Amino acid sequence: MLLRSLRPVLRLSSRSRHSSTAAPHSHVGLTADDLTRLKFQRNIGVSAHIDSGKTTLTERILFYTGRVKDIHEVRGKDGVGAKMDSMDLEREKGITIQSAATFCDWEAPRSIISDEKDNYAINIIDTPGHVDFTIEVERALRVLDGAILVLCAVAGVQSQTTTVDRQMRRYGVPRISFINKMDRPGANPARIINQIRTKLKIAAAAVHVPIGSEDAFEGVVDLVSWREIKNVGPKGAEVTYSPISSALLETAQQKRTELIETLSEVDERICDMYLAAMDAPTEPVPGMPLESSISNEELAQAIRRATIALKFSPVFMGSAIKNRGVQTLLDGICAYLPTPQESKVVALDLDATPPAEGEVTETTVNARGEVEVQLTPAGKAPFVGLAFKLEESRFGQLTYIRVYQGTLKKSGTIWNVRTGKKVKVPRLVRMHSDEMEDIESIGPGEICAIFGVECSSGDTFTDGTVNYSMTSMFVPEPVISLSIKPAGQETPNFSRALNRFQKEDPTFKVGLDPTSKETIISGMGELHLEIYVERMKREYNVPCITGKPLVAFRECITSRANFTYTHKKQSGGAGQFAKVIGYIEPMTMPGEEEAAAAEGAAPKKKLVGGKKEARTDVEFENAVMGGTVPSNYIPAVEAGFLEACDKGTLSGNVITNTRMVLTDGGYHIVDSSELAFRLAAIGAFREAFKAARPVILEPIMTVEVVAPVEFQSAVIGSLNTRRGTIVDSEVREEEFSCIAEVALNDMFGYSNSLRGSTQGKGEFSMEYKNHVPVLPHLQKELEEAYKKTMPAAKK
Ligand SMILES: Nc1nc2c(ncn2[C@@H]2O[C@H](COP(=O)(O)OP(=O)(O)OP(=O)(O)O)[C@@H](O)[C@H]2O)c(=O)[nH]1
Repeated sequence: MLLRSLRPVLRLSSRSRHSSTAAPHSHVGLTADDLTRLKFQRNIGVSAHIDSGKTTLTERILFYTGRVKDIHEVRGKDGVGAKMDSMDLEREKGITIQSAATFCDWEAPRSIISDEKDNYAINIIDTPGHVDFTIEVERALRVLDGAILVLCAVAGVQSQTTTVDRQMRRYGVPRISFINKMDRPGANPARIINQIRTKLKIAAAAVHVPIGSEDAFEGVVDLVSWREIKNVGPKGAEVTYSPISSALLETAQQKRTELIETLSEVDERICDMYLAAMDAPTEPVPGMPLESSISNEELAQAIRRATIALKFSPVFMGSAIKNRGVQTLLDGICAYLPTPQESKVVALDLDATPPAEGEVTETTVNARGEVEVQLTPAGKAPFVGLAFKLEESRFGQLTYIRVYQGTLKKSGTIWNVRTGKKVKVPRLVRMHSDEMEDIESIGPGEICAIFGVECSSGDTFTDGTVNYSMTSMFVPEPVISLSIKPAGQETPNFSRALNRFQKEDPTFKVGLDPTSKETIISGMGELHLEIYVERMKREYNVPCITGKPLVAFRECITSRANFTYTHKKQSGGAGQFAKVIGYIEPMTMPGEEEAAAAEGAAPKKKLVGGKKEARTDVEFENAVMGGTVPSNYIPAVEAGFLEACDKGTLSGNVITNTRMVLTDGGYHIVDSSELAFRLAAIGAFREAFKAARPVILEPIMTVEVVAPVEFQSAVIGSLNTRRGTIVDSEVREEEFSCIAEVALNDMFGYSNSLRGSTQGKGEFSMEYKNHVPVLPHLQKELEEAYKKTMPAAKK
C-alpha cells in the first residue's frame, strides 16, 4: 500500500523542473526486504512530566524484553540505579538529564487476539522530564516515529505534560498515553482521560479497565482483545489471559462503547460501522456490547488508523513499579504506533531552486520558499541521516544518527551537508544506554551512533549523491545566565569543557561580558546551569566559581520611528560617508510571537543543519529604489543593524522583535565604504531606537506546584508575594496543584522557600512562557544599573 502511496510523490519529483538531483535516486523503491523490516520496526520515545515514571517504565521494558538481566530502581536501595540513568549525576539526583537510547526485541501477537507472534525491533529513547533539559525531548521527538506519553494516575496532565504534548504536535508524533502509578491512593484514570481530552485537546479513550485499585491493582481488562490481562510470578514476568469476570463485564461493555464512540468522532470507517450497528443491531455476542458486530480486529485497526493520523490517543493503564501492564503496553506499541515507513519524512533539496512565481509545477515548496522532497526508507536509496545528538565518550565524540534512507556502513564515506566535508565512518554502533554494540551496517528507519566524526548537533549526512538537508529542530532561547570562572588557575580544560557542552547542547550558550570581561553561561534554568558547573568539576577537573544567576532580559521597541542619519568623517586620509534613511518598527507586539510558539506554531528559527543559522526575531528589509544606496552596500547596512541588535542601549541586553526598513540614502563616489554604511546603520538604529519607545522584557514562567492540601494557603500566599498570577488550581483527595505565572526574576530561591513552607512535601516545576515588558520601576532600576557599568564617556 505504501508503494502505491509513495509513487505519485516520486513521479512528481522526477517531473519537477528543478529536482534533477533528486529524481533519479527517488526511483529507488522499497524492496520486499525493506517492507518486511520496516513493518516490524518501531522508533519510540518515552516522554512526560517530571517523576511520572518514564525511567522506571523503560527499565521494565528492558527487563521484559531481555535487554537487562534484572530490574534496578531509580534511586533504588541496591545503589545500582536504573539502566537508562547512566550518568552519576542522574543516579545521585534521581532525575534524567540526558536522553538515552536503547533498543530491544519484542514478540507481539500477530493480530490483536492471535496466539501467533511476530518479532519487532524497537528503538527507545528515554527523555528527561525536567523542563531545563527540554532540548533533549525536542531532539528525540524530531527523530522518532511514535511516543508514549506517561501520566501519573493521580497528578494527571501537569505543566510539562503540556509542553511535551506541544513538542509531539510540532513534529507530528503519534502517541499512546500510559497512565502509570495506578497503584497510588487516589488513582483516578477517568479524570486523567478527561484531562487529556480537555487540556491536551486530543480525542482519547481508555483501551483498558483497571482490575482492582490502589494496592489491590492487579491488571487490566483489555477492551480490544476482550479479556483480562494480569501479571503474575516474580517481577510480573508472566502474563496471564482470562475471560472478563462478571463483576467487571458491565463496566467493560460501557467503556468499549465509549472507545468506539470516541473513535467514531475521528475515524469515518468506524463511524459508519458504528452507525450500521446501531441501525440494525445484530444479536449481541454474549458478554459483548451492543455494537459487537464491530470485530476486535476492526476496532484495533481503527485505533491504529486514528492514532497514526494524530487524531486519537489510546489510553493504557499500569503500574511500572508494581510490574503491571508493561507487556501489554509493548504489544500496544507494536499494534498502534507507526512503522518508519508510515511517518512522512521530508528533507530540503538544496540543489533545487523554487519555481518562479506563477509557474505551474508539482514541486513542493514550503512557506520559506525551500524545495521539499519526501524521503523513502529504502535500503538502496542514497543515504540520508540526521545527527541529532552528540556525546563525548571514552572513545571520542559519539554522534547519534537517525537513518532516514539508504544504508550506513562501517568504513563507508559520508558527506556533511553543512560543511561539505567528506568523512569516513570508523566505527558504527547501536546504543544501549551507555553500552554499545558494534555493527557493520544499518538500514533506514534505524537509530545508531558513529564514532570519531566531527560535526554539530542537527547536521545532515548523505552519501554525497544528493544535497538534502533535514529541517531544523526548534531551539528555545536561554532564560537565565551566570558568570563563571575557574576556582584555581585557568587551564585549557575550562574552555575545552565549555566548547564541548555548547556543541552538544544548543540551549547552552557561552559568551563574554564585554564590560566585566567575565565568561557568561546561559541556559534554560538554574538546574540546567548547575548540572554543567558540576560536570566541569567531575569530568574536566575544573571546579568553578559562579556569580548570582541573572535573568535573560531582552529589549524591544513598541512603536515605529523614522531615521535619517549621515555618517561622515573627514580626518586626514580617505573620508567616510554614508547616509541612510528609513524606519524601524516592532515585528509583532511584545509577547505575541512567544504566545504563537507556545500554541505549537511552526518555529521561526531558520535551518540549523544545511545553512547558517540566522536570527529570525529581527528583520532587515531593503526598500531602496533608484540606487540611492548602491546594492553592494546593502549587506553592510544589514550587518550594522544586526550588530546594533546584539546589545540594546537600555540595559545591554539583546534586542528582539524589531524590523529595520531602509528606504533611501546617499553615498559618495570616493568616501563611501562598507564600513561607513555599517557604522551609519548602527548610528541610525540607536537614534531611532530611543524614539521608538523601547522597553525591557523579562521572561515569565509557568510554575506548577503540587503539595498536600494543608499547605494550600501557604503556597498560594508565597506565589502572591512573588507577584504570581494563579491561572489554575485543583484540589484532589489529599493533594492540590496550582499553576501560576510568575516572572523568573521573582523565582530565585523558590525551591528553598517551598520546602520551608510545606515541610519539604511540596514540589514545583516551571517552564518558560513568554517575555513581557517589565514594570516601570524595574525598568528604571535596570537602566540605572546598566549606566553604572558604562565608561563615563558613553553615559
Ligand atoms: N507508586 C508508584 N511509583 C512509581 C511508579 N513508577 C515510578 N514510580 C516512582 O516515581 C518516582 C519517579 O520515577 P522515575 O522513573 O525516575 O520518573 P521519571 O519520569 O523518569 O523522572 P525524570 O526523568 O526525572 O523526569 C520514583 O521514585 C519511582 O519509584 C508507579 O507505577 N507507582
